[in-house]
Order: sequence, then C-alpha cells, then structure tokens
Amino acid sequence: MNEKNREIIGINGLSKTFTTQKGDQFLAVDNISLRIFKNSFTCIVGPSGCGKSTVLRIAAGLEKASAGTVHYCCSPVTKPCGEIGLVFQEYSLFPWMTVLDNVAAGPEFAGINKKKRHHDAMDYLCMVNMEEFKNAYPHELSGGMRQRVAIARALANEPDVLLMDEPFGALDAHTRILLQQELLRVWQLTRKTIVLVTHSVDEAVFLADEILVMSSRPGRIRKIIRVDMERPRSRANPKFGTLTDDILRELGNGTVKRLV
Ligand SMILES: Nc1ncnc2c1ncn2[C@@H]1O[C@H](COP(=O)(O)OP(=O)(O)OP(=O)(O)O)[C@@H](O)[C@H]1O
Repeated sequence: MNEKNREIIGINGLSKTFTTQKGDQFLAVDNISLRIFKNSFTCIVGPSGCGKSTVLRIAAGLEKASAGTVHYCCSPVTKPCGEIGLVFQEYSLFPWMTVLDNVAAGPEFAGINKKKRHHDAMDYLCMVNMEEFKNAYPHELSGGMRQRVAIARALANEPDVLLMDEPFGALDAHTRILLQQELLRVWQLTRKTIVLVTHSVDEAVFLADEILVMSSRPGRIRKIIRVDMERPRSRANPKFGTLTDDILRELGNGTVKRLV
C-alpha cells in the first residue's frame, strides 16, 4: 500500500483563531499539517493550552478551522461523522440509562433493532471487561469503569478512527495503567486508528507508534517522534526512560507531567 492509501486523516495548514471575551482575537493553533495512517496509534502531547483539544475537535468536525483543511479518507471533514468516534475525559455517559443501553445508544439512534444492538453492545462490553455491569447505572460505577463503558460506547458506533481527549486524565495512577493496557488490547483486536491527546509523556511512550509534540501557544507541531519499541513495552526498559526524558526536555518548561 502506498503512503497516500495508508493515510486516513490528513490535516493541511490548519489554523484556529478564537475571540476572547474582551473581543480580542488570538491565534490558538498555527498552520498545523500532519498525516495519520490507518491502524496507527498516535499520541499528541504539549503544554496546557497549546491547542491539542482544538485540533482534535476540528478533526472530529465539532469545530470549524479558521484556515486549512481536515480530510478523512480524502473527503473533507466539516461536521461530525460516524467514521470518527470520540472519547472525552469526562466519560459523557447518559446517567438515566443502564450500561448496556448507553453502549447501544448510538446504534439505536442509527435505527439498529434492539436484538442486534444489545448483542453487539454485549460484545463491546466483554471487550472492555464490563459485561457483568450491563444493568448498572453510571453513578454506580467507578471512574475507570465509566471510562471503559465510554470506550465500549464509542466502539459500538463502529468508527474507523477513535479520537480520545485525555481519556484517562481523571483516573488514579493504578487504574490509568490498567486502562492503558486495556486500550492497547482493544486497539490490537479491532485495528482501529487511534489519536489520543495526553498530558502524560509516559502514557504517550507506552501507547503510541508516533508522538506529536506541540509547542506552546500558538500550537504548532514541534516534533514528530516514532516510537520503535516492541509491545508490550516495559517502563523498566532504559529506552523507555531515555525517550520519555528526551520528550520532556523537548517540552522544556515542565508543564507536561511525568505521570503514569
Ligand atoms: N471556544 C473557545 N473560545 C475561546 N478560546 C478558546 C476556546 N476553546 C479553546 N480556547 C483557547 O484556545 C487555547 C487552546 O485550547 P485547547 O483546549 O485546545 O488547549 P489544550 O492544549 O487542549 O489544553 P489542555 O492541555 O489544558 O487541555 C486555550 O488558550 C484556550 O483557552
């Protein structure tokens, strides 16, 4: 397959200007161009406020670019579409629905019959080890469990690309490591294309094929780093530590935490 065929998301000359409450304009994202390849796992790291979420929201069609374009499989992305799924930090489950109904909500909206959507939802719940909790409500679950359900829900819409904005940011360190391992397993099983924004350089080195390092405002791509380490990756591997330190040095100002 040539490079053009492997490309699933193409971002060209993307800039975003916001208007402050005082009415001043500021450039949040400046002329970003990048390519995301099919089945790859990409992480975006950068200082707080550098525009990581903005890039993700524009790629999802939730926000308009001020300049530049985003393409999914060579078609322009101008509004949300089923091929691109999203998982946010704040779980965003429907509190009045059971776990099973939450996961089946997208297919229900798409008109899939109840038997099939519940059957498929159970498959995705099994994938994230949450099948036992199918009848529970979100308030009965821990943060890690809710995020597992949120991942199952995004997968149930059968997107090609999963955009994840700090999905583990609200979790404790131990749960975070468990969910990183689970996400890798799900990715290897489903071969989705994943783009994940994180504050944690450690998380990016553990997960990614490629790490995009952004500079502080206005956000630009400062460096693209390929992570040539076999999976499963060990944090005890000296290469892991060296790469983490290199990226932290690249970021320079200490605003990106060395979290696990
Ligand atoms: N709707 C908006 N209106 C005005 N300013 C905005 C809007 N959305 C984002 N911004 C500003 O744009 C800049 C980039 O925000 P964004 O949330 O993309 O950064 P980020 O890198 O994801 O930050 P963090 O890591 O802290 O979540 C910030 O200065 C933010 O305040």
